[in-house]
Amino acid sequence: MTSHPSPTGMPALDDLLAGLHVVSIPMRVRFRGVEVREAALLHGPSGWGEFSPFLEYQPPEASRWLSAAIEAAYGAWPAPRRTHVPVNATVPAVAPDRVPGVLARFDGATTAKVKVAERGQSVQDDVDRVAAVRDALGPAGRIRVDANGGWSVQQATEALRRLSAYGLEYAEQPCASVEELRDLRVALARSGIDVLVAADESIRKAEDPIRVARLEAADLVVVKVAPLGGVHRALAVVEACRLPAVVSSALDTSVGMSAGVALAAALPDLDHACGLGTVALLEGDVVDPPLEPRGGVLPVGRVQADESLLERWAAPADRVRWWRERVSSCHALLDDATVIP
Ligand SMILES: O=C(O)CCC(=O)c1ccccc1C(=O)O
Ligand SMILES: [Mg+2]
Repeated sequence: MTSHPSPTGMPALDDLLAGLHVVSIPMRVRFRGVEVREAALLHGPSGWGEFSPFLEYQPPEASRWLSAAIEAAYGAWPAPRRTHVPVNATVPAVAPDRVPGVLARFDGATTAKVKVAERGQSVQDDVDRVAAVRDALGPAGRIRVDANGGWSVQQATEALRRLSAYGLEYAEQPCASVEELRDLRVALARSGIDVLVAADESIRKAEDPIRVARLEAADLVVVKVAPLGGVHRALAVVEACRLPAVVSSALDTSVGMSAGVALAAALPDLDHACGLGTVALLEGDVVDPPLEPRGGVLPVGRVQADESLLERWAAPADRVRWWRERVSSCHALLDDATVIP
């Protein structure tokens, strides 16, 4: 496998490509416009890693996802502090009558994250969806909403005024920019709307992921392993932010999910369910059994991709070529210093 080892530990491109499998898995429910999820799985001396940046991401951003995959396949993850990690159900921007069916896929989850501010939908659609989730979970359930930056400060204030009637744990990325998040926190406090603000895109897509904390623009941070470049780097971001953290995923297969679980397991404090249950939104997976929640939790540990499942979900030849080229352009952007502990 390591025929051309680099002196500093960065695997050679040929080695990455030799251990590469590309899969294409339909989603059960359309999510952030994605109907088929493509992923490249890497096999290295430490095990399996996942490289699955969304298709529109360009190499500078996608190369961080490659660092995370290389850490998983060639490096080591930090020591776990727990054996299981609590996860939330993730509810896409579906009609209210589909809510019970979606929630049923997340066995034992008592926290749900609900997508809101979907393009083409209204605040009333969000209210109806959140009401259906509250109905299904009962008064003890926890509900958070995720707007993916879809609201202005004023829209967020109005929407959260209405949605807060259902009891919200927090609102994830209600507005797009760090400045807006900061202004929204002030506006919510002035209006007596008691909703915490969590930053997601402002962490994972930012040049400077710590800025959100410096500007006091969020009460919590959402951290994802792949866009931050690996478990160690994500852990360092959380430490630098000094805010409560929630680990989430990116519609990964169970291989990518296991890296998120490793991060959640390594955090000094974990007071929130993590967005690591989304394998349940995929029609298939590359690990048997899949890393899906049972009793509201996931087990901590490595997973193995299954040869027959890689075969079952193998992407068509033109897509395999596209992904191999993508790995190559991203690999070219990584310097040896960026690699593995
Ligand atoms: O956090 C969760 O519950 C699941 C993951 C999730 O919502 C997500 C998945 C893919 C891309 C973006 C997001 C997001 O948090 O915005
Ligand atoms: Mg989010």
